[in-house]
Amino acid sequence: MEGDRIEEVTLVHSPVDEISHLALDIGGSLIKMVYFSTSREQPIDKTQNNSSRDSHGGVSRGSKDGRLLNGRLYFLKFETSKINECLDFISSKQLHYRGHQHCGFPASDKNIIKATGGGAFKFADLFKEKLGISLDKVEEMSSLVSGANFLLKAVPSEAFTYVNGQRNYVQIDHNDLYPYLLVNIGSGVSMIKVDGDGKYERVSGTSVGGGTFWGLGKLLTKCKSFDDLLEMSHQGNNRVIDMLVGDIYGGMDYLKIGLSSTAIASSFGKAVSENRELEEYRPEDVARSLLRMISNNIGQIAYLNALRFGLKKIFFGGFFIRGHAYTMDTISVAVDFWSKGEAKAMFLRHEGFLGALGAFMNYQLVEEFPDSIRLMGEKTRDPLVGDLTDNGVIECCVQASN
Ligand SMILES: Nc1ncnc2c1ncn2[C@@H]1O[C@H](COP(=O)(O)OP(=O)(O)OP(=O)(O)O)[C@@H](O)[C@H]1O
Ligand SMILES: CC(C)(CO)[C@@H](O)C(=O)NCCC(=O)O
Repeated sequence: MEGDRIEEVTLVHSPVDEISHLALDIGGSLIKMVYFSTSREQPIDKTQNNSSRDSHGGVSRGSKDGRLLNGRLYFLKFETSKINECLDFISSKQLHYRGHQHCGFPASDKNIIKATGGGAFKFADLFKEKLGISLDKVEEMSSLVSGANFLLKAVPSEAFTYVNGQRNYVQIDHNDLYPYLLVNIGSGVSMIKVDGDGKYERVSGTSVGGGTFWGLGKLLTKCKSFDDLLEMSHQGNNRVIDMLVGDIYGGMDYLKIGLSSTAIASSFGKAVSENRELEEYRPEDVARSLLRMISNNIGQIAYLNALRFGLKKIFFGGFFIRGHAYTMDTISVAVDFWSKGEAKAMFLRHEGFLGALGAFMNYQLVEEFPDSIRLMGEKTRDPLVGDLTDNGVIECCVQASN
């Protein structure tokens, strides 16, 4: 577990915080958790002349559509294989009890929490037995889509391209967002054509995804954590193991079919002829080749699906990416190469939390106001550095109907 990180985040809590609306995305590798909390310690924004404290301390402002509440959205993750740590966390913070009737939200049933991902089925009995919690299941693809639509519409500077080591933030035109392809790279990969709010179709998928990178990487490099594997890949050189076009063509390009001498002709192909044992390769180089192989493959399949449906925008999410430069660069180059510059790979700052946010959005509080939660991380920090590739917390404003 990322226990130390979780403590960092939870220390931000004060004992008098009002917590409400916990949502979970229980995936094959990771459990993602999102919950909202208002804080009594929170300073009132004096510039808002119609502000007032609600009875629970969160700032609330009346509006003709409902109530605006300032607070924090907390984002945490746990390893699914250590689900007990997640259960202990919920139990120790009493996340399933606290604040359900508070914060000015419509009351939600005590001990029922929204949950998506396969684990909402697999672990339903465990949640019931250990915590007395019933999981209200939200369909996984629909959660990913509502999470992505919400982020793209409500969060400024959410999406960015990654070209030549440079992030370029994309202004989303709300009237020109659809259709797009959402590629969620979790343990496995889902590719979803999104045509509007609640309008989507899962058009493809591949089992060669984040779980493959982490699983093969663990076996081949003996590294102990995903972050170590990523760090290793950063230090490595894939040319040691990958067979390049130049290796086959005597150092020459094969421009007739658009391949430079440095293009990979065969991932891991050099390992065949060299007769070296695994131990004779640097783990860094192995990690690099592996990351390149998987990112390239996903980029290529994504492009083919975009082509299939004439989609120009491809958004990549899921915790495989982790804001990692080399991963994003490889995916971007693959999409650019195959589409001859026609399609664009874009990444999301809250990449890993689409499903959990989607499940959170499923609470009735946002039913009438689908775009009404505004994440305002920029109030407290530079939005351009405020990625959520790990646990984190962001200031936000929630509109609740009551
Ligand atoms: N700390 C971590 N521990 C394990 N995997 C991690 C970690 N950080 C990033 N990853 C990567 O993220 C992937 C899981 O991503 P994500 O949480 O989006 O999917 P998931 O919901 O678990 O999977 P699925 O949707 O297929 O059930 C892992 O397979 C791994 O590649
Ligand atoms: C099975 C899910 C949807 C579970 O999240 C995911 O792991 C996935 O999309 N896997 C790829 C399966 C396939 O389409 O081949």
